[in-house]
Amino acid sequence: MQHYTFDCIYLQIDMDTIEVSNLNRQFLFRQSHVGQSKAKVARDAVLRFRPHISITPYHANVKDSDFNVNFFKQFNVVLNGLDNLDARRHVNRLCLAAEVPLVESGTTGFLGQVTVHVKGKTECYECQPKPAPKTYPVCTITSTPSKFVHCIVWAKDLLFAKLFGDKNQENDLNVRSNDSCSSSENKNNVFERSDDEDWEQYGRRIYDHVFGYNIELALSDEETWKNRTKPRPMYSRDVLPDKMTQQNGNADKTDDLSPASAMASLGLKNPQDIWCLMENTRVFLEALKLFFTSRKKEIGNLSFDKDDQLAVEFVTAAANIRAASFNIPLHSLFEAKGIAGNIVHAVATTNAIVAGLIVIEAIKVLKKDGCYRMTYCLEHPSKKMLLMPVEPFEPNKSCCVCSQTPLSLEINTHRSKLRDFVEKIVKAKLGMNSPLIMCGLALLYEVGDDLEKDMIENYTANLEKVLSELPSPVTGGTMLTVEDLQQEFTCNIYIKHREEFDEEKEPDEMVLSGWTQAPPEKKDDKTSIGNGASTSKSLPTEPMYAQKDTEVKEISDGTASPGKKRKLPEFSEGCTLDQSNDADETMNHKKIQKLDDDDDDLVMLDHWGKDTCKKQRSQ
Ligand SMILES: Nc1ncnc2c1ncn2[C@@H]1O[C@H](COP(=O)(O)OP(=O)(O)OP(=O)(O)O)[C@@H](O)[C@H]1O
Ligand SMILES: [Zn+2]
Repeated sequence: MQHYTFDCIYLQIDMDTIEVSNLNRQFLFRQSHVGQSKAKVARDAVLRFRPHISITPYHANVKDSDFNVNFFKQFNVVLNGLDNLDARRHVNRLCLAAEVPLVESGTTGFLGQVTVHVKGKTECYECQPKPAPKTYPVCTITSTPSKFVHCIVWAKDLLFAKLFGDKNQENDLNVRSNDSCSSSENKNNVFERSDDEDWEQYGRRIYDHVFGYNIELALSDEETWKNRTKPRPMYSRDVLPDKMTQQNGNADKTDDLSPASAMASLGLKNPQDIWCLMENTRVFLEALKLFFTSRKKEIGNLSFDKDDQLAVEFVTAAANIRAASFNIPLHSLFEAKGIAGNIVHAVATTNAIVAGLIVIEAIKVLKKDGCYRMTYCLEHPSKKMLLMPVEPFEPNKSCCVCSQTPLSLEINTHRSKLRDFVEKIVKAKLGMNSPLIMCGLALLYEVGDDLEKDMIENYTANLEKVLSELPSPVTGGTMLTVEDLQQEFTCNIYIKHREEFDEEKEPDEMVLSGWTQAPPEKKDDKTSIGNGASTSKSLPTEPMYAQKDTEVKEISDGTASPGKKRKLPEFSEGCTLDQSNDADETMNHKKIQKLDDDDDDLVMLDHWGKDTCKKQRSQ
């Protein structure tokens, strides 16, 4: 985040240090900077070509309480280059409270966007509810996978979690782990290793249980397979008859100095190779053994991490064995890692384009130009354009952040605890960090450093109570007030009691509503842009250049999580930058010139220049 004024004082906040993987696109950093603070190195690099400006770097989390509304009030504009929704929402709220314009940005691979948010004039960053990360129905993951991603989700969220994560966490693999109707499954818990088993025997038993016995059990439900290809049960003795140690002399050696890797101990080198079923089986058994021998201390606390090589090896192998069983094509470790970690490889060009667009919008804010554009980088040209400027939307009147519209929450007030409400609604959905919850005048919950001991005990006890049994009972018809003092954000939530929820569609047993898409609005004769995230909304006017159904993915967390799709109604009109501040805005609107249709290269619009429009070619 940076601050820019014409007398050139910048502040930048970043909590990260420089990694090797940043160097391909974060041009201010060099190999020698790896490990150092991004904010500090960026400051030094900029000072080398602008020695007379003042820059204050903060190597800190932007959510720290020091960065409060008063801190934000110093600035003329805030530029966001964050990679997660949480921090973005936080900055949005502080900018609204401090009434400072926000230039927000994001990239994912070839996609990118820059949007401008000015309180009262344009929508805020949260006017459009952000999409939840893609989830899959439990039964698809546990019983009827049809894509490789289903096998990956099974391998990392169920099997990996079951073997190496918190044993007390509910896990759908529990369902069948206690079953004792198979000859090999007459123990209480098949996931427990018995004293007389070596690691390979244990690994093979897990293998046979999850890839063999569980599949046979699933096959017995004939109804499921009427219109589906039946999976094939897999047993390790059929795939790998010999003991690993006989085939692979060094399988028992673990080198404590180098991080454990099943690929390394099995001599598998290329992560882009697709392993055969036997190789996957060997990696599965070896990775399992390595976790229990060289990573013993972490067992019970592990969750899948894309940067943990052994975890990626285990998940790749397990997903591939399951894929083979369900007739789904196998994938390389490189591909599996990308899917499991939601990785979209960063493209330097996209980042550079987006950085340039951020500066252009920031200059407009500083000049009080008023002619802001949200610009989207498209993956495929639409009418030969890869950059699509759109006039900003008006604030969404039902946005609970900038319009403070009350929300309503359907919840079972006899079953859900205050803790569920705090975690799943207040923190996860509303993005509050330090919430305070009130029911009328009664304070039910509060977070803060200066709380008395008895208050903390009180609130902790409240967290474990169901809503209807709180000191001030929360039932159908109650209006709760939720507030975050740091963000200066208050939200009223109307409670509706509901008995039953759909397990698949509403697993949280809570439905928050009221924060809806704004209907399409017509803004004079100017570009009229529907605010709907729905891809099915019809558009009010014919596009000049963009196709009606052009879909734009808005990147909300800088990862590959699916972005919101919006239809672009049409190109917005261009405008000049060098207009006087108070000139009639509409006078300065110029139509973007039609671009040369014969030109197939990357086309960039310079729609602020006097020449109305230029185009540039990519190399
Ligand atoms: N709460 C926060 N406070 C301060 N900086 C943050 C916060 N959240 C994210 N950031 C910063 O946002 C930046 C996002 O940039 P980007 O995604 O390009 O870099 P990266 O995370 O280093 O890259 P990669 O995703 O490849 O590891 C990071 O430098 C990160 O430190
Ligand atoms: Zn809003």
